[in-house]
Amino acid sequence: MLRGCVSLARGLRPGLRAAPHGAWPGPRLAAAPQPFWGHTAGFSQLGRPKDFALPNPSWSQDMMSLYNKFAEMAKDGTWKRIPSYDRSVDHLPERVRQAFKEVRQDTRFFLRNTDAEGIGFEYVMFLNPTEKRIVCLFQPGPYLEGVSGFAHGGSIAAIIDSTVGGCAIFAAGKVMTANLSINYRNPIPLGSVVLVDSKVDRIEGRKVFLSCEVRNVDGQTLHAEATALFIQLDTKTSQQQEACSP
Ligand SMILES: CCCCCCCCCC(=O)SCCNC(=O)CCNC(=O)[C@H](O)C(C)(C)COP(=O)(O)OP(=O)(O)OC[C@H]1O[C@@H](n2cnc3c(N)ncnc32)[C@H](O)[C@@H]1OP(=O)(O)O
Repeated sequence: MLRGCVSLARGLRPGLRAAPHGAWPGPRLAAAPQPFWGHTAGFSQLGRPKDFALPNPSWSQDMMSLYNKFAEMAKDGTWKRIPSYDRSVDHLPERVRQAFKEVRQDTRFFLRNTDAEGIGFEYVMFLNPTEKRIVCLFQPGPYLEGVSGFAHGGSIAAIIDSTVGGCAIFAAGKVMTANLSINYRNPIPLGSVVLVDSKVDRIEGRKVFLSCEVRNVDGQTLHAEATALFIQLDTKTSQQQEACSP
C-alpha cells in the first residue's frame, strides 16, 4: 500500500521534468507502476465503443512516428495509451464513471464531434502514471482554423484542457477545470503535429495544480504554455486513493 503511494509521490519530483517538455521523451528507466488509468482492460473489452486514439489514414508521418515511439515505450508499462471515445463519460475510469448516475444519450465529446477522419482533432494521449504526466500527440485538422492556415486558439485551449484534465482525473478522480491560463507563443500550422505535455505539479486538498507545454515535434518551438487548476468534486473517486487503499 505504502509503496504505491511513495512511488506516485516520487513521480512529482522536479528533476524528472528537467528535460524540456517538448521533444518526445526518451525511454524511461523508472519501474512500471500499477496501471491505474482505467485499467485499460476495462476500456478494451468487447462491446466497448470505437476507440479513436488509434492510427487512421489521416495521420501524418510525424504523427505515426511519434505514435510508434510511444507505443514502444508503452510495452513495459511505463507509458499507457489512453483510449478515446466520442462520448465524454466513456473516457472515465469505471470507478469515476459510477459517480455519474444519469447520463444523457445525445451528447458527443467535444474533441470527437466530427466523424470524418483528419478534419478536426486528431490526437492520442499517453499517460505516465509514475510521473503523473500525460503527453498528447495532436494533429489539428483544417476545421480547427483560426488565423488562416493556423489552429484556432480555442482549439488549442481545448486540447490543453483535455490533456491536463486527463492528468487531473488520474490524480483526483471527478474534477472540473476552475482555471486555465494559456500563453500562446507561436502559431500551430494546421496539419502539423505538436506534443501537449502536461503534469500534475501539486495537490492541495481538493485543488489539483497542473502545468503544460505545447511544442513541435523536435521540441525546438514552444507553441504554448499553460497552468491549470482543477477542483476535485468527489473525493471518493481518485484512482490514486484507490491504489493507496488496502
Ligand atoms: C482523457 C480525456 C480526459 C477528458 C478531460 C476533459 C476535461 C474537461 C474539463 C472541463 O472543461 S470542465 C468545464 C469547465 N469548467 C467548469 O465549467 C467549472 C465551473 N466552475 C464550477 O463548477 C465550480 O466553480 C468549481 C467546481 C470549479 C468549484 O466549485 P466548488 O464549490 O466545488 O469549490 P469552492 O468554490 O468551494 O472552491 C474550493 C477551493 O478552490 C478554490 N477555487 C475555486 N475556483 C477557483 C478558481 N477559479 N481560481 C482559484 N481558486 C479557486 C477556492 O478558493 C477554494 O479554495 P480553499 O479550499 O483554499 O478555500
